[in-house]
Amino acid sequence: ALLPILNYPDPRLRTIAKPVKEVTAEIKTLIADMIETMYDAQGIGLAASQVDQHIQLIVMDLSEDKNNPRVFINPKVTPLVEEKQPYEEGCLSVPEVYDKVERPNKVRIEALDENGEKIDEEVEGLLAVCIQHEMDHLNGVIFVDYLSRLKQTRARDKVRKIIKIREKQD
Ligand SMILES: O=C(O)C[C@@H](Cc1ccccc1)C(=O)SCC(=O)c1ccccc1
Ligand SMILES: [Zn+2]
Repeated sequence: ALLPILNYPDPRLRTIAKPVKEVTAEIKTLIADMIETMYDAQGIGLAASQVDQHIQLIVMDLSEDKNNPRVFINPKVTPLVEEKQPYEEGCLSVPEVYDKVERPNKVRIEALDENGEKIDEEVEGLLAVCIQHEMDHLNGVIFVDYLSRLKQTRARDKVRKIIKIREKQD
């Protein structure tokens, strides 16, 4: 089922996500719903925090054909390089706002997959950028937090307008 995505600056987006103790049937349903919601919103990632479920769960799919969803449960990300590189990020919770954020572009991901199997990978490029962006969501951080106050104000105003337009369309 499609889930509503919280929009910036909704305070619920600032909630710290709790670890998943057991991958229950309910969580498997949430994973399926998050993947469906991510594709519908044309995203390449989605954190559970964005659909108001405050558990440490991320889904991502960077494939062309949108047919290779990845699931990361209780993820831990460790930078593998010192230097940071800028990348033009977006966010499904801050629609139509894109801006450069500097992040290490090679990281180690340790997590569990949807079957509770261990994941331990070194990734770089967009995958590294995206997983750090999603990890931020689980810690109540949104990419606009890295931008200037002026850009944050502009982002807030722009999201407010876009939501009004979307509500008229519905
Ligand atoms: O809000 C989210 O977490 C999803 C977000 C993930 C993300 C994309 C790009 C850089 C960092 C994090 C998105 O999917 S935004 C929409 C999108 O598909 C996209 C935007 C910019 C570059 C590449 C993809
Ligand atoms: Zn985001």
